[in-house]
Amino acid sequence: MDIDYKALAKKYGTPLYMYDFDYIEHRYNDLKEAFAGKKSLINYAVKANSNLSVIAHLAKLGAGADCVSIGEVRRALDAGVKKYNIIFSGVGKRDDEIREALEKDILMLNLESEAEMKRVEMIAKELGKEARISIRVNPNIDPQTHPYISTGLHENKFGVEIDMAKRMYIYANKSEYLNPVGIHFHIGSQLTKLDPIRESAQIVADLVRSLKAIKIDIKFFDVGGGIGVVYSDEITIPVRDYAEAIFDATKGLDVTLLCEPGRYMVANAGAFFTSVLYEKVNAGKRFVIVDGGMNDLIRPSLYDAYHKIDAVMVEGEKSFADVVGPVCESGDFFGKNVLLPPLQHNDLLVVHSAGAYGFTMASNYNTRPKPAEVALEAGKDRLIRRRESYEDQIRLEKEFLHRDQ
Ligand SMILES: Cc1ncc(COP(=O)(O)O)c(C=O)c1O
Ligand SMILES: N[C@@H](CCCC[NH3+])C(=O)O
Repeated sequence: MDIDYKALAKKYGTPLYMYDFDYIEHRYNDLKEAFAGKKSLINYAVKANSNLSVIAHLAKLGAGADCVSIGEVRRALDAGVKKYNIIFSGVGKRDDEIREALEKDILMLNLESEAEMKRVEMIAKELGKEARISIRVNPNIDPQTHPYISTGLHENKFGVEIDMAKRMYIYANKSEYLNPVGIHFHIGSQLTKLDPIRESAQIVADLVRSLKAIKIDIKFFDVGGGIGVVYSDEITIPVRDYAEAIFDATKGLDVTLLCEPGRYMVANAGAFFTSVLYEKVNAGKRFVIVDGGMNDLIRPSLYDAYHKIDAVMVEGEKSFADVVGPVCESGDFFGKNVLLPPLQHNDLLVVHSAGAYGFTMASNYNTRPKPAEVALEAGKDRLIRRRESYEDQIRLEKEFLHRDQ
């Protein structure tokens, strides 16, 4: 799709997030087709991009939601995701979150410790309900990704080891208030190698078989998210191979296959627009200073993540520059040594593949308002979140000002 970046920047201002909804649909359909012929559900990982309109767009296509807080569960329900298509994961669910999830009667709570299981049992008992649960298994497989986003090794805080999972299933199966319907693993994000996923799926499927042998029947086999995307020149996992690996691992099991892609659905559908404020050269080093900052898009600062940056409709001889924001941190950059033409005040830069973990990780650091978000669909653009104002930011503090006087 041809995107008129300049016109969008002019209409909505910068910094700005833009998401191509047609591309999101295309990604959803590709993955759905890869699972064709099997009982399956794609639970979009809301944490990647939790704008209500993005979730609603995927819900209309038939997606469920993978949530990591009760706030995300509420967003999914508000956006129109069916309650039986919602899963709630996370190592640290509070009592009030567990209670609300049980009251809202979502598909299942994905448990990450024995202590949590006991808490869920107690709350289900108080409510006189049976809690549908899955257990997140930590298969101790190296996903071969950035260490900050690896989750399937014993050194990571996520899930429980196989033996513990089995003990938990046996306990849950006997409990009046727990119904173990699912099993889950998620070994990391931005995965570009299939073997760690294949191996994990096999380990977890073997556990399902051993549970079946003791009459514990698992209905939902959840392979988590993690499918990597192209930011620069990565070779990613073809979704058909991904699905095949899961079919192979679960051969002979009568289960519904669930997956929880976040980044795969939205990363490449999104772009971040930022305008040039100034250029400067410090002792021979060129800096392009823009109006967006690490508070808007933190991935380069946090993970040293690469995002392709283009200057829109600017000609001239290119030279290397660091693209930096106005935030008072040396780590406030979008790109280092980026080849760019000479730039003027108000020239537009586009930071590509910013649809996942962009806005959702934005903050108000330096009292900077969060950017606006825009959707593009069938050639039309529309605002899906307005730019924050100063008033929005101080709303929860203002009433307390000067109360000490
Ligand atoms: C349990 C779980 N499911 C799904 C995801 C989504 O991951 P990704 O965006 O890499 O697909 C995550 C995040 O890593 C997660 O922790
Ligand atoms: N936020 C990370 C990924 C973490 C995924 C959630 N467990 C990123 O931007 O790549």
